[in-house]
Amino acid sequence: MSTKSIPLTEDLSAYVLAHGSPPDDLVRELIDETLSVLPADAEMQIAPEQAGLLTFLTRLVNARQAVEIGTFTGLSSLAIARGLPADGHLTCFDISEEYTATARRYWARAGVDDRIDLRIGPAAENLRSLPTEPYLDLAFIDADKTGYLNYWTELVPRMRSGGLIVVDNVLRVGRVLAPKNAGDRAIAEFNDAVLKDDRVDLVMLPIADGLTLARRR
Ligand SMILES: C[S@@+](CC[C@H](N)C(=O)[O-])C[C@H]1O[C@@H](n2cnc3c(N)ncnc32)[C@H](O)[C@@H]1O
Repeated sequence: MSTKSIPLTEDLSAYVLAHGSPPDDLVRELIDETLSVLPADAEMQIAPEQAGLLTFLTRLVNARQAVEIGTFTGLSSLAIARGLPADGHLTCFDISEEYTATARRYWARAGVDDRIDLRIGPAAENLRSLPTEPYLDLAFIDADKTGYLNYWTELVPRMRSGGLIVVDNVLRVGRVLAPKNAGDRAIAEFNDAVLKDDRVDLVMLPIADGLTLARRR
């Protein structure tokens, strides 16, 4: 099979970034603050082009009800919340009060805090408290990698037909081809398992560290 995707040099990557709708000042500030206050953890934040894509996808599926697993300082949740209508709702799951305190500040500044409900604690347990009917339009998975399959199991039955699950870090910087740690193995297993799930249509995008889009049939 031929390879149609081209490798991105730094210049080309900058060109790609410069040719999508640019991040606004608030998003830039959140990225800068995360880098300066949490330099060791800032790499956990999604890429700015992924934030743009999340807002785009949220609008594309006309999402009103969304879930995010893995909030950190709030970039992905801000992106999803901004794509929701004023009466839309996003439930966020994270284990860290410290990280998410920053997220709360930026949600308020963006004027979307009234549509976000943050639940602190292990997502696997907290997800089970969500309604069990298929009511979700969009879900984003970006927390501990060994939990992904659990999150998938809880989320798929809750997605409405046509709803979208977006999964981050599915390439593990390329290590899915030769896993080196528990997180890599968990993602390699996750990628193989969801491929066999006939409840969804799948596309894996080589954006940032790899993003899987799963549309509920
Ligand atoms: C990769 S970061 C999320 C980045 C975020 N999506 C963003 O855009 O900045 C992963 C987050 O998952 C959280 N996390 C780790 N294990 C978790 C668990 N078992 N349940 C819920 N959240 C968890 C961490 O506290 C961290 O904030």
